[in-house]
Parts: sequence; structure tokens; C-alpha cells
Amino acid sequence: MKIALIGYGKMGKAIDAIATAKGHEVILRIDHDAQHLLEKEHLGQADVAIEFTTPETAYHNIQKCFEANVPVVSGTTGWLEKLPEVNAECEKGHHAFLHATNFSIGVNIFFEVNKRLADLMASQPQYNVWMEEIHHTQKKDAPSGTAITLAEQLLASVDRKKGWVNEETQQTDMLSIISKRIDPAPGTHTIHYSSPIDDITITHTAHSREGFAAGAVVAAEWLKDKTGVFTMRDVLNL
Ligand SMILES: NC(=O)C1=CN([C@@H]2O[C@H](COP(=O)(O)OP(=O)(O)OC[C@H]3O[C@@H](n4cnc5c(N)ncnc54)[C@H](OP(=O)(O)O)[C@@H]3O)[C@@H](O)[C@H]2O)C=CC1
Ligand SMILES: O=C(O)C1=N[C@H](C(=O)O)C[C@H](O)C1
Repeated sequence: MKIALIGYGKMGKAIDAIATAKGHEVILRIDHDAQHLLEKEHLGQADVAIEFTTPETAYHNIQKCFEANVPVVSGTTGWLEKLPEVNAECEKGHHAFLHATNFSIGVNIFFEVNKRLADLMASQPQYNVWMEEIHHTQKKDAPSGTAITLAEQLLASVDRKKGWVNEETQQTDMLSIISKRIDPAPGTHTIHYSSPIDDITITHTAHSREGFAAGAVVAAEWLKDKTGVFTMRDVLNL
């Protein structure tokens, strides 16, 4: 499979190593200074693009993939207010687009555990719930995309929480998400349920970026000859 890597930072490099070891050919490595490679004459030669860049540039990069008619897997976080627009453009143009706030298999299982626990806690108001996410200091967005996905899942079940805030709060109807930036943390997410009698916490801790990168390559292999809008749930059949 011929892969275009859009974004060649920490994730782009980790994906390059895994894709190459699996026998794929990385034909383009596009960073901030190589914007001309996003034109159809270059990008159009790839079977699939994998996009891990910045909140400011992801939307534009995905548009360029649509223009070149190249299926695109994107993991960039912090821009997701535009996701519905991208999904609609993908459907309209019969392109292929797969986004996940977290590509690791472990986190995708953790998402399912989170939903189940939230369903069980919906009728147990004695438990307050709050979240914590810890990432490296270079991370640009807060809360993490994964934390937002976890919060949205939780809010869909636990209706004593009306929304989330990215700080500690005394508002009992708001879900507090605490973001900490500590090197070299690749990504830790914890959900705390706390009652006067006991606490239940669930945590996912990434030990490296390998899980995110390996999941993105699996997603690209899966997306290659498809059209439509997909998530990691489709890839993993969850
Ligand atoms: N979904 C998931 O599983 C995961 C998602 N992420 C997300 O992925 C994104 C990238 O993370 P990470 O690799 O750690 O970040 P880095 O800062 O290490 O890398 C970002 C890269 O994007 C490049 N870039 C910036 N603007 C453009 C542009 N216009 N076109 C092409 N490339 C560009 C930068 O180039 P330059 O250096 O030249 O500026 C750099 O190479 C973040 O949003 C992060 O939250 C991270 C891990 C897992
Ligand atoms: O920026 C990161 O590093 C990560 N970003 C993703 C997120 O925002 O959830 C996924 C992972 O936690 C690492």
C-alpha cells in the first residue's frame, strides 16, 4: 500500500516505522514546509493518506485529500467542531474518511467499558463523577480528544451531568475534566466515580505512542478501497 503521511511529527514518525515494518511504502512525508505535496499530482499517487497534524491545519489537509480523491485516516484532535461538515462533504463527494480521537485498541475497548459503567451509574446519584487526563507538555489541545469522547459517552447516560468543563467546578451538574501536562506522558485517562461509601476508578494508560500508530495503520489498511465516513468502531467491529 502506498501511504502519504500528512504531518511528520511524533505521530507521523511512529506511523512511518510501523507501516514500513509491515511492508507498506511511505511515498510522501508532508510537514508544514511541504505544502505543495498536498496537490493532486503528488497526493493522488497514494492509496491512502494518514493525517496527524494540528488543530489549525487538519480541516484543510482533509479537504486536499478529498480533492485528490485519496482515502484519509485522521487522528488530529482539537478541531472537531468541523467534523460534521467534513463528514457531509465526504458523503456528498463519495470520498473515504475515517477519524478517531484515539486509534489504540486498548482505548477503544476502554470506550466500551466507559459506556457500560456510565449506564450502570445512571441510576446511582450518590456517585459524583469526574475525569482526569494527563499528556506530555507539547500537546496543543485541552482537554484531549479522547477525554471529550469519554465525556460525550458518559453524558449520554448520566443525565445528572448536563455538560463538561475543563476545570474543577463546584457546579454539581457539570462534569469536570482536569487536564495535566507532565512529560513524557503519552496519554492517561481516568474516570472517577466517588461516593461517601466507596470509589470506583477506571484508567487507561498508554506506555508509548505505538498503540496509536499501529491502530492508525490498521485503519488505513481497512479504509483503502472503501467510500464513506467511518470510525475505529467500524474497523474493530465493536
Ligand atoms: N487519534 C490518536 O490516536 C492520536 C492523536 N494525536 C493527535 O495527533 C496530532 C499530532 O500529534 P503529534 O504527532 O504528537 O504532534 P507533533 O507536533 O509532533 O506533529 C505535528 C506535525 O504536523 C505538521 N504540520 C503542521 N502543519 C501542517 C500542515 N499544514 N501540513 C502538514 N503538516 C503539518 C508539523 O510540521 P512542522 O514540524 O513542520 O510544523 C508536525 O510535523 C495532535 O492533534 C494529537 O492530539 C496524537 C496521538 C494519538
Ligand atoms: O496529543 C497526543 O499525544 C494524544 N492525543 C490524542 C487525544 O487528544 O486524545 C490521543 C492520545 O491521548 C495522545
